[in-house]
Amino acid sequence: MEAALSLEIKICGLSTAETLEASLGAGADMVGMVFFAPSPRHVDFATAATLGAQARGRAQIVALTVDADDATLAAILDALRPDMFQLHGHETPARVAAIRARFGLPVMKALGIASAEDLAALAAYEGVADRLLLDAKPPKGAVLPGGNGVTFDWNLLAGLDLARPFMLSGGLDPENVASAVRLIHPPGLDVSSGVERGPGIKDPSRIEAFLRAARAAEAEGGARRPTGDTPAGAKPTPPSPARETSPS
Ligand SMILES: O=C(O)c1ccccc1NCC(=O)[C@H](O)[C@H](O)COP(=O)(O)O
Repeated sequence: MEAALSLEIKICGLSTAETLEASLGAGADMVGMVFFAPSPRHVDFATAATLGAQARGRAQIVALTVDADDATLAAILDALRPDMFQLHGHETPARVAAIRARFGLPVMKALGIASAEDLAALAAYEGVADRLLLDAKPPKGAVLPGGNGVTFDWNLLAGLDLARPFMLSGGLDPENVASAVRLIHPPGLDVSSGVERGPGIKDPSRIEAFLRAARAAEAEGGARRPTGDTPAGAKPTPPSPARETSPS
């Protein structure tokens, strides 16, 4: 019998019904909505409510926030009813734990990776976050802390052994995703600008191409099953303790 495929793929920064439908139809496991006003992908609460209703039960719904306070998180929870929060700011491990405890939702913490030293920071978050999202650091002077279409040296993750599932992120696109899957064998992938035709404008054909290329690489044996996963909608269990060239 063929092994079930398990690579989790998240399309982030969706803001229209059409591109959300393209993502769901092409088999995205997670769909992300950005709540960060300076972003071209920012969604208001009314739009979020509509998109949430469209996606519910078809993929995990992820609400991306940046150093949001509790009142903002509560308002997002009300409007979107996400399955998970993605924290993409400077949230400390204590803040991650507090959000998780207060809102009863799984939390994915995004961390920027540029050097081997950055990997040391992962340990502090492994015990408090349900998942980690390993992203490129923003370029100097960037307005956005993520969604910048830049890669980092994927080789830094060779041999990485985390207690929590992680998503590889940063500068992925339909052209380079198979190489990333073959090299890193990540449990999950996250993409935003690589499936756009312009800032904040998702392209259904690139979304489909991304999912197709990632799944094909996975089928060749390039991905591994997530560990310690939290199912969609489930109350979280306490965790144990500017596009660049593809890295070689
Ligand atoms: O996408 C945004 O606009 C954004 C704004 C503020 C914080 C994070 C943001 N995106 C983070 C993501 O989850 C992206 O998918 C991730 O950084 C990868 O982005 P990309 O390199 O564009 O694929």
